[in-house]
Amino acid sequence: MSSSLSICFSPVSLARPTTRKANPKKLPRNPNPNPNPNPKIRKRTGTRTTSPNEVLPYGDQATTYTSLPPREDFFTTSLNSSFQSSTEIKLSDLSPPTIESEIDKSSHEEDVFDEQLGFDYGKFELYEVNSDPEEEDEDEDEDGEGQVFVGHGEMVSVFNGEEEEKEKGLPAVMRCFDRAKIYVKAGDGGNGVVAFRREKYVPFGGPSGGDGGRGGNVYVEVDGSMNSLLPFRNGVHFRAGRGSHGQGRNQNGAKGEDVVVKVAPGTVIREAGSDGVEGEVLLELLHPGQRAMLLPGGRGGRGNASFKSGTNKVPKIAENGEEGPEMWLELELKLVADVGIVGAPNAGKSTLLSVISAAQPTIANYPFTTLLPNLGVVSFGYDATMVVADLPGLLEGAHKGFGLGHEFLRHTERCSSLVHVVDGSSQQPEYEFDAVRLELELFSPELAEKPYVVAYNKMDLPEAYERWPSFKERLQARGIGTFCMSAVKGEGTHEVVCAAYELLRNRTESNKEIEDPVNLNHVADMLHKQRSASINEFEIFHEKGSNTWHVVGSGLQRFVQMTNWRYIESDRRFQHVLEACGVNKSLIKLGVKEGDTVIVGEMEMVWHDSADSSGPSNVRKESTDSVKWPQWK
Ligand SMILES: Nc1nc2c(ncn2[C@@H]2O[C@H](COP(=O)(O)OP(=O)(O)OP(=O)(O)O)[C@@H](O)[C@H]2O)c(=O)[nH]1
Ligand SMILES: [Mg+2]
Repeated sequence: MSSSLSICFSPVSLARPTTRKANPKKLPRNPNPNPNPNPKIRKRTGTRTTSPNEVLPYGDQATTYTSLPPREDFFTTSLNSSFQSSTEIKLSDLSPPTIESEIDKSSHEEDVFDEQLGFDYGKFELYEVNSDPEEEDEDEDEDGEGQVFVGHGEMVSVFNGEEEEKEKGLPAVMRCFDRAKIYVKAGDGGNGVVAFRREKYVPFGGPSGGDGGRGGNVYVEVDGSMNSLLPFRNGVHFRAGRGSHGQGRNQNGAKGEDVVVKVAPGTVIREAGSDGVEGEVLLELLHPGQRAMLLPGGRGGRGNASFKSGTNKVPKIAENGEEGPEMWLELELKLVADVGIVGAPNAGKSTLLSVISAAQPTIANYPFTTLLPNLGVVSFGYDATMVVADLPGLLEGAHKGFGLGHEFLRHTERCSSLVHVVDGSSQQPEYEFDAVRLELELFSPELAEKPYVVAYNKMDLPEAYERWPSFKERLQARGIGTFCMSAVKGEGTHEVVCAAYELLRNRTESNKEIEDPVNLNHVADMLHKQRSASINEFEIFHEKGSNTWHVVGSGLQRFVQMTNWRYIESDRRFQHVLEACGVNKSLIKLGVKEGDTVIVGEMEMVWHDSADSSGPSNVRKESTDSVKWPQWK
């Protein structure tokens, strides 16, 4: 006795199958017997959290926004915390940190930290921030989940109470859009149709159903005029158009409209991770004009004209269009700077940038004047230039979220070298230097390994001048070369810049050989490859004790999705394919039993041992005696 896997349509099943969907459009990974069909946006649990005493980061869309926003704009999550903007924060007043002690510090230290920093709670009145609902960027995705962008780009689902509160309290002016999460979907292919030529004097005109059009592609393009990911605040869903359906008289459907997602230079694109795990980096787009095809549109389904053969001259079968792949992406903007200026707040970083370049960052005698990185171009001649980024000041404890600088440190990941500005007028410049170095190390050991220049600033002040010899000696003893300068007077800055340029040149020369031309379309290529997988390549998963069998293979899943069950010949073709590609044989070999559930792609079927042994061609719908037809679930 042989067996076959057979299907039939109960009246309910004439509608589009509502059975589980194995999401064949996702990037190929380990085939999962229980694929998640509709990945939902979930709260990123491992992302940055805000401690009650932490001053929230803030930002704006433009990198030139460098003054403190009005006091009313500050938002505190704690009922008893507020930010005293005029308080000077001196790292040198703190005890020198060590890496071990820093890591081992327990959470109670966070409680006293603000005291040390001079944040004075209770001086300011508390207020409720009434956020404008229109400012909240809520959007409904297909599953009805909304999303909002949060300052510094974290995205949370709107039904997450805690995160939502945080976002709502943050005025729009203080949000920085250097991260965004977007949804992209390539267009589905149009369906093919069944049609026959009917014309006077042309008897038996034959099949004339045209193919569906191909779905639109999703492209990502670098727009040189963008300097933030702010536009994604207005919309995060990008769907390419679907291909038109085929028509009679052999008319093929039109191609769907492509969609182009414009991003700023320096954008890193990741596949959105889940549960706080960062997704895999798909693309790094650095230069204006770069364009990458990310998702190819779905293939159009074939019309019945394409199924005409010698043995079947009147095919009554046509395919559905292939579904376009979809994906959630995380975008992150990293500045494309050659040199990053780092240092404690108020050290004179912006002053240095203003002296060495034409940039005009806001300079003021209080910490956190710079809220967002500023870029400046330093020119040494016709073709010798370097882009320098002045970053917000780094505080001790920045890796725990204190201050602002940490949020922006990732911008320095692309820098070839760093200029570390030390405030010479602070009481213990060496401790300040160590504290900032420690923060760099805690943020990323790779960053800490980058070559750097130490620029001891404010030499025009007597106290700085006095402390310079001992500072220099101590650092030299540790093998660190230092420069001194007065950024305000423009003295010594040229030497610092030349030293930074030298480091940059050495670095770029050593990197030259490593650089490979990048294929920007590799994601689309990978999807193409996945789609062209043969239907013979499948795996069967079966849990011991259960009566469910999962047949997983992207070729088969695609075949199921493209099968249009409204046409009578489709199920016969399906049976034939299952037989021909060896699914039936493999299931029998593995011990499938009468009544077991078999899931292929979107289809869920019941296995029935067949009394008829002569192969798929004998599977006849009308013969219910010999073949037991499965029921749709
Ligand atoms: N006397 C003296 N003052 C300086 C020098 N460089 C900077 N300053 C002053 O130090 C203060 C802070 O300068 P900024 O350039 O804003 O410092 P910053 O490091 O960018 O500070 P944040 O952006 O807050 O991190 C300003 O009042 C500057 O005028 C210097 O060489 N000598
Ligand atoms: Mg500054």
